[in-house]
Amino acid sequence: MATDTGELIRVSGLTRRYGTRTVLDGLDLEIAPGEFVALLGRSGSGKSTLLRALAGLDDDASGDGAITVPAQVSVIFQDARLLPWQRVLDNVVLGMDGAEEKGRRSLAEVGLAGRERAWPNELSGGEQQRVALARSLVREPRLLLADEPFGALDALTRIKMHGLLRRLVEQHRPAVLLVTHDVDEAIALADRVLVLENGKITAEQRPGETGSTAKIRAELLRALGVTGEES
Ligand SMILES: Nc1ncnc2c1ncn2[C@@H]1O[C@H](COP(=O)(O)OP(=O)(O)OP(=O)(O)O)[C@@H](O)[C@H]1O
Repeated sequence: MATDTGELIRVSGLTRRYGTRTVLDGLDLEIAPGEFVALLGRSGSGKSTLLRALAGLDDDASGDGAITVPAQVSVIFQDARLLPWQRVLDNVVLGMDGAEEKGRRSLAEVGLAGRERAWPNELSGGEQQRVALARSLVREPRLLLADEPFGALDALTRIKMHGLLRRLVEQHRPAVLLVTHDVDEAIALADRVLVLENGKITAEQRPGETGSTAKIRAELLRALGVTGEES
């Protein structure tokens, strides 16, 4: 099992604006090494903005605050974003020298041994997302940022991907920040589930530790502004 670096991920007083619209408003967040955190929030609440800030991909926003992240950060999105003119293995090890063997191992870990020389368009959506996962893991990230990574997949593939992600995270122990709309996905996967509202973290639940799943789900839905009748 990989050991973690002991590096705490820390966000303090993070503000992000698009024009005059303040999306993140003095947000504070800490993620422990190896911790799996899921982030829920209504559409437009700023989840992707926070993730992009952590990834250093937010040049289009203004603001301030301090962010401490490990050197190795990987990001996966809803779409796999593979290069269509590169074979699967080449996509996995893109920009890495002499990493073919590691790339093959990563592909085997995500269940795609034997598909190294396939082109991305020969793979299903779920398989392409597995390649994206392999491409992230081969870089041995200490923080994995995932923005709705299963949002475009059918329900069955989604469940399979949950199992795969959990297994890979247990093995490699990166810290994870998973942005999702799906309360049940968040509860199933994360050590800690956060709700983002009005630019700050407004609720926190720890599914593994206390309370029944039904109670945790109800608390999260309440924090998201979903009433009992709607849920
Ligand atoms: N590049 C941009 N320029 C201007 N406004 C933006 C930009 N990116 C995001 N926004 C605005 O910032 C707000 C937060 O967007 P963000 O994508 O972070 O929300 P989200 O919580 O991830 O939403 P969703 O769940 O719908 O994906 C939205 O109102 C959005 O319109």
